[in-house]
Amino acid sequence: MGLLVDGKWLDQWYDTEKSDGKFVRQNSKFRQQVSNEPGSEFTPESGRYHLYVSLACPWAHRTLIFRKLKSLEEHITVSVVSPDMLSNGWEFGQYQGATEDHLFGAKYMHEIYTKDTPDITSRVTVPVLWDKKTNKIVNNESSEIIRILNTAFNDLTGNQQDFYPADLQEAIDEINDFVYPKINNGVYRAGFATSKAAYEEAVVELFAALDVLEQKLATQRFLAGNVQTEADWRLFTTLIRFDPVYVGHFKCNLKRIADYPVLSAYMRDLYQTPGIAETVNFDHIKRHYYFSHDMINPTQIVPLGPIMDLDAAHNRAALS
Ligand SMILES: N[C@@H](CCC(=O)N[C@@H](CS)C(=O)NCC(=O)O)C(=O)O
Repeated sequence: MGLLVDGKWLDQWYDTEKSDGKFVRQNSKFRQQVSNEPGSEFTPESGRYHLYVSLACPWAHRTLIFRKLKSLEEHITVSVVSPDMLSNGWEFGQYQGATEDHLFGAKYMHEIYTKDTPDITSRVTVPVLWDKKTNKIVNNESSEIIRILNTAFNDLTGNQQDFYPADLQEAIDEINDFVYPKINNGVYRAGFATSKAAYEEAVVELFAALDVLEQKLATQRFLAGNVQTEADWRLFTTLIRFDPVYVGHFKCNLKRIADYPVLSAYMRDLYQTPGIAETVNFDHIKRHYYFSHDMINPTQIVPLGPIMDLDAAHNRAALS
């Protein structure tokens, strides 16, 4: 684990000393759009863009889900890093389910960042949306990449399904503003905390937020009402990792998702959406966290469980 400083890789863990033991996530650097607007550098074209992802990472997982839901598989290619993120950061390799770097044969993900900017100072995160035409990173912020995938390529694919429809945008933004800090990033705030106070604050907020959603989803099928939106998929990638990883590894253990009947069924409903199960790789998910964060789990032993039946009936169709 480390970062690039002036284009050189430095192996160092997050600095929580300056923030009373709190994990503070840094903002993503590349924030450009793909669009047909006049003057746009990045226009929607089949085969032009490439996604760099980890199957373990909840943020990257969002982009794989949108690639699937928006029929983009034949238009946007993908390279998958190994789940082991050690002293060289993300790397390509032999691990089952990972791939080589299909574009350059790079060994490490940090080489992709320095290809864009040789003297870059940045964390090296996934996902990355790469432009093969200009050899530039378009965007490395998952919440923006999924919006790009949601609309930019509609004319190419004919898939008009809208996960951020105009009439629900305000509601979706409000849900995201609740779910991101308390749940998506909340599990990391708990797991990467290096003080008891920072850990406890994050865990209490996390479970209070899950309790709120358990109530809300008892009477409606999805977060913004009766249609699936991006808010559901942003929550899903955290929920699906919760019992296998966050309960144990990140000490988010007041309850499991399995102890929330509504959230469990909601998670299965999303999981059973056509195409989604194949984007979920529990081997990469468990291996990444338990093996890579050796300051949290020095033995690097990956637990065997939990046993989950994600194909069980969700009985939520009647809510819509
Ligand atoms: N805000 C970014 C966060 C991406 C992110 O933090 N990804 C993690 C993997 S789960 C990563 O690559 N971490 C490496 C690091 O922080 O050095 C997004 O949503 O795309």
